[in-house]
Amino acid sequence: MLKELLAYVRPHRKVLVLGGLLGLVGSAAGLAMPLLAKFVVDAFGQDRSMAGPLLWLTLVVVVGAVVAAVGNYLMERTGEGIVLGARRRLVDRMLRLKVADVDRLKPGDLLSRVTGDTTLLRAVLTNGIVESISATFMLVGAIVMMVAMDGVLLLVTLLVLVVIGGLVASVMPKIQRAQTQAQESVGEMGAVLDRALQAYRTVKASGAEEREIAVVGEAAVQARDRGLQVAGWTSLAGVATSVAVQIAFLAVLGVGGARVAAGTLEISSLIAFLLYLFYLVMPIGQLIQGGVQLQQGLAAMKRIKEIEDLPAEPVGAAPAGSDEPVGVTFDDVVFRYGDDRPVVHDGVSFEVPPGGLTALVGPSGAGKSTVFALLERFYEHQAGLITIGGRDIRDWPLSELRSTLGYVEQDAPVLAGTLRENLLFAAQEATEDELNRAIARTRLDDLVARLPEGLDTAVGHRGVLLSGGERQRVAIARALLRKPRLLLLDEATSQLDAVNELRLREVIAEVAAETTVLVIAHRLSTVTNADRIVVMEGGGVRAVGTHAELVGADELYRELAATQFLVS
Ligand SMILES: Nc1ncnc2c1ncn2[C@@H]1O[C@H](COP(=O)(O)OP(=O)(O)OP(=O)(O)O)[C@@H](O)[C@H]1O
Repeated sequence: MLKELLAYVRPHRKVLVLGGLLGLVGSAAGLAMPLLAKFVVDAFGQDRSMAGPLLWLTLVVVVGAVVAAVGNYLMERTGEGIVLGARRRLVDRMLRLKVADVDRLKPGDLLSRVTGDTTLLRAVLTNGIVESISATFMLVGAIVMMVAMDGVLLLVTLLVLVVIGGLVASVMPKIQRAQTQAQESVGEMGAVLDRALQAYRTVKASGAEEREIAVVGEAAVQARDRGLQVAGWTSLAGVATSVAVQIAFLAVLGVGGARVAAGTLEISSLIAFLLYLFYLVMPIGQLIQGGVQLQQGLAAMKRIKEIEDLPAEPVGAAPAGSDEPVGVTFDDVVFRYGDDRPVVHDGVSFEVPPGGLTALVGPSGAGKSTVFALLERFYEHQAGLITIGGRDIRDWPLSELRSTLGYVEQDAPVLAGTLRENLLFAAQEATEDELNRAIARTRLDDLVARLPEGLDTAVGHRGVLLSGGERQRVAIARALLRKPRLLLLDEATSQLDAVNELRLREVIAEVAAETTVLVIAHRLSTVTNADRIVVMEGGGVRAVGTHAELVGADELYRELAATQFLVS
């Protein structure tokens, strides 16, 4: 862990050393000031001109201040640089994670790792390190001076120091544990807040504001309590140190006094020794502070590493291949979402030839959306064979596989930004011509004409300024601009009005004339138009055929058609 922590500092070590040195020069200038002030006073007393000493004093003050300021700036700059590096690395990994891993994690907690935990690295890696090093120097320096003065007294002092060291060392793991928990609590608070904000309308409509406020408040209280634990242990370490120094003082006074009385020690040495003893207090305090900061840094590091150690997917721009439609086969596919989860696909087999419209239907929970998740390789199937274009999907390079597919989720997310950004999201290099064609095909031209700034109108957070039907068509246009060889369309279950439904049907039929379209259908209009329908139930495929065939041959389909498709 410590090594990982230092890895963040390595790129900045030169600036950090320079900043530390400048800080030392600043302090030295500060130390020189009393001496120069003495010269000024001397000059005053001896009736000499004060101009020279005053000039020197001014110069030292100004230079000292400037040097200290530059040193401080460099240190802060390094801190920002370290935080930037940590954030970049973490965000980079976060966006390359597997869908399966992200599904397990809480978005609010992930957010707090990028914003909060990276900030904590800053203190430990800049001030923490520099101050600990200078404190160590001071400590060693003082001890060396004490050795020179009296070995016996030093022995007494060291004995007490070892006791403090042991005490503080035993408290540090407790501080670290409490600190880790405190940071986890902050993450948990982010997660519950995120939950409330994501479902804001539902929270309002359910009159659940106060309950959610209480839940987030409780998480905040827990973060406070754990922060208090850290504060408690830290204070204990501080008190132990100061008591120990007092005891050392008394011990040295006792032993030293006896030795002075016996004539084996000069009284002036005893006084100097006692002064040095107090000189130890500051660096010890700084070291303890550095230790606490180190625990914070380690706890933050742990939370950052938890994400960075998750496997990343090889992502990136895929080569533009052919745009011929591809077929799909599922051959005895077995899949479950996790070892402790029920089997979702228990030997699913079906075949979709290239081109045309294929509808997946079946009761809720039959595993239809899961078919798409497997095709996109968001999850890996455990057994059986899935091919796209006759090639095992495990043999496709991931980015190439995904660039072959167009994917429209059920909730058809529209991202914050302009309409144009949303349309070009999956195909940055699409031309203006292609963009206009996609808009026309998805019947979005009316919308564009109506919007105050046309394509450059912002659509609001999660596209809230668009209607459900518009959002869906924006998502389809976005997928089409990718020129998919296979379009996966998870039809929204929300009701569309007659006009929107007609438009959607036309769009799907047009697209199916050019490419393979696999649609999870919730509407009769979609199924009756389909070239083939795959009926899924209870982890398998029950029947395949056209609407007319299935109505005659399959009982479940007849039932579904009679109820589900006609009513939704
Ligand atoms: N990410 C996931 N992690 C764990 N289980 C999941 C996940 N997604 C779906 N499931 C489970 O897998 C089963 C099949 O879900 P799937 O979404 O494929 O069904 P569906 O046929 O598309 O249903 P619907 O028509 O209601 O959307 C369900 O029991 C669901 O609880």
